[in-house]
Amino acid sequence: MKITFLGGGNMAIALIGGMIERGFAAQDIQVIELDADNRERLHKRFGVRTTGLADAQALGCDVLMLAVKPQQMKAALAPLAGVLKDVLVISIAAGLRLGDIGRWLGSAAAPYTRIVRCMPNTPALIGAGITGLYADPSVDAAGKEAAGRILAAVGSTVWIEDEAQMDGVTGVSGSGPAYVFHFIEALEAAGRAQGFDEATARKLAIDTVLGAARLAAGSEDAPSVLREKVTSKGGTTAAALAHLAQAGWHDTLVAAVAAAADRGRALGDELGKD
Ligand SMILES: NC(=O)C1=CN([C@@H]2O[C@H](COP(=O)(O)OP(=O)(O)OC[C@H]3O[C@@H](n4cnc5c(N)ncnc54)[C@H](O)[C@@H]3O)[C@@H](O)[C@H]2O)C=CC1
Ligand SMILES: O=C(O)[C@@H]1CCC=N1
Repeated sequence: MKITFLGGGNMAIALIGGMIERGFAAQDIQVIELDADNRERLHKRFGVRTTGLADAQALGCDVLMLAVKPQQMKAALAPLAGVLKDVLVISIAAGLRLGDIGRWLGSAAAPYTRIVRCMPNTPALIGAGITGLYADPSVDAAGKEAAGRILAAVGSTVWIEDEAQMDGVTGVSGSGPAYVFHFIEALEAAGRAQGFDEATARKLAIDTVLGAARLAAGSEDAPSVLREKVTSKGGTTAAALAHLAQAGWHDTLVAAVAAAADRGRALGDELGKD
């Protein structure tokens, strides 16, 4: 399976790194990337072919991964309008809807439809991503299987039945690593405030998140039950959790995810107007 990335930034690096780590051959991967420094970095790091132009070799692929920013997509697809035939297109762009991408790749009268919209996240780089996928109803079983196989190489996958819910996936897991890193930053700062040096505070914070996530992933208990098992009556955890509850921490996170999902919808509305 020959795969070409359109856009070779942060997320393309995470996906390509994870794919190569899991046995995809570098010679089957190409990247169309405008920035010459990025091209050189990608070639040096992964040994993949890079090009500044969507040339015939790059477009002679089985799968085209759209990995430019949502705001860059329409311009990036303009040279491809009417060019693709049987290529499976996979978009990772937040917010952008299949109908709009299809129109840009084809025309309003005859939109391109062999498209899967997905939302991965950056832990893909170490094979620990989670990706939500939604396929245009016209994509056949082989196309869905190919998209699922690519994203499964970099972590777990979940198929979504309703395209509108892709913005929810973006809010929870696409942007999610940033919330977790922010949590780690705060826990590290808390450790520093308790007098630990930076390295010790960081290790205490990261290993706590890692251990708790692994425990939650492997346990039959719900996270709430695991939380209760840490929380002794009248003990230290109860004191901390009472503080978090008073600060509205749980509701703040729920509202933050809703803000991310809303932003995804707004991007789709704004950019899909053209
Ligand atoms: N960063 C993340 O955690 C995630 C990002 N996404 C989505 O992935 C997409 C890419 O995001 P990032 O990698 O973070 O952005 P980025 O800005 O790091 O990468 C985009 C790359 O596309 C290149 N580019 C722009 N226009 C181009 C064109 N016409 N032809 C070829 N290359 C072009 C840029 O030079 C840049 O290297 C976005 O649509 C975003 O919504 C999805 C899931 C997670
Ligand atoms: O911040 C963003 O818009 C992208 C989509 C999900 C993660 N990063």
